[in-house]
Amino acid sequence: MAGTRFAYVRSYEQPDPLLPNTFLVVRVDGHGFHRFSDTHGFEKPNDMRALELMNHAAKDVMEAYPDIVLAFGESDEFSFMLHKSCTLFNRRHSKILTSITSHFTSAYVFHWSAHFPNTRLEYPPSFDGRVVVYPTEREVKDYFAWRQADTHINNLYNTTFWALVHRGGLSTAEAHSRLKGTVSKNKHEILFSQFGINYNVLPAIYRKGSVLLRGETTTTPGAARDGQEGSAEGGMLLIKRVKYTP
Ligand SMILES: Nc1nc2c(ncn2[C@@H]2O[C@H](COP(=O)(O)OP(=O)(O)OP(=O)(O)O)[C@@H](O)[C@H]2O)c(=O)[nH]1
Ligand SMILES: [Mg+2]
Repeated sequence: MAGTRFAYVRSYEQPDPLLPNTFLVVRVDGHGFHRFSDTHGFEKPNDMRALELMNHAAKDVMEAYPDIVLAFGESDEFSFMLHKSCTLFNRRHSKILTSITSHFTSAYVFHWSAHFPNTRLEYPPSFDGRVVVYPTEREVKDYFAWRQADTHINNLYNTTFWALVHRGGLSTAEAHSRLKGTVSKNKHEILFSQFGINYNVLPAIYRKGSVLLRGETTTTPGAARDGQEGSAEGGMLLIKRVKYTP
């Protein structure tokens, strides 16, 4: 193409480098997963198969991109942190974002049948993605703390909501209004006094999300459910709490 009269169009492609020497966080999020989870019969409020499929896709992404040192997942989202000095694709924004989002999506589809052996994939799921650039460790730690706080808030709400519906016989509208204006303590009380559920002993993967760390010490992916440590191949760590050592 070079040298033709058409070649000038190339100059319309703009460079899009991400700021050097900053932490990069790529977050992918399932597109329309409210519908997707309904169509595919995900259990409410948490479907272990779906969470493990997300973790599996994230592990594949980490194996494909060694610059990712930490990942955190909950619900239909996963955040990947690339280290500060990463030079992947010369730090081109669109290249990094689309490659990771695309790899995650195809890995999700690729491993679908291993996690949902009896559920046909009805249509192609997709994920959106964004890159956020953080200048210091403080923002990065706060970022992951924010996502984990979100996991906790959503899970406590959803667990109480579905207990009221499934076990308390309330309609979804009634459960909504029962929970309106309640704080965390009230939800713990409803769960315990009405349904005998001690929220704090529910699987950690539901309450705190999944963490994958690149490192020597590892725990088995399933261990996040009961917080036990063990060893696994692949150099991946799944723990119940965000631990980040720069
Ligand atoms: N039943 C069930 N649903 C889940 C589970 N994990 C995620 N979901 C669904 O996925 C949704 C994720 O939230 P959002 O990302 O805000 O909703 P979304 O429909 O994907 O919308 P967009 O991300 O804006 O496209 C939840 O609201 C649930 O409906 C699960 O384990 N069980
Ligand atoms: Mg979503």
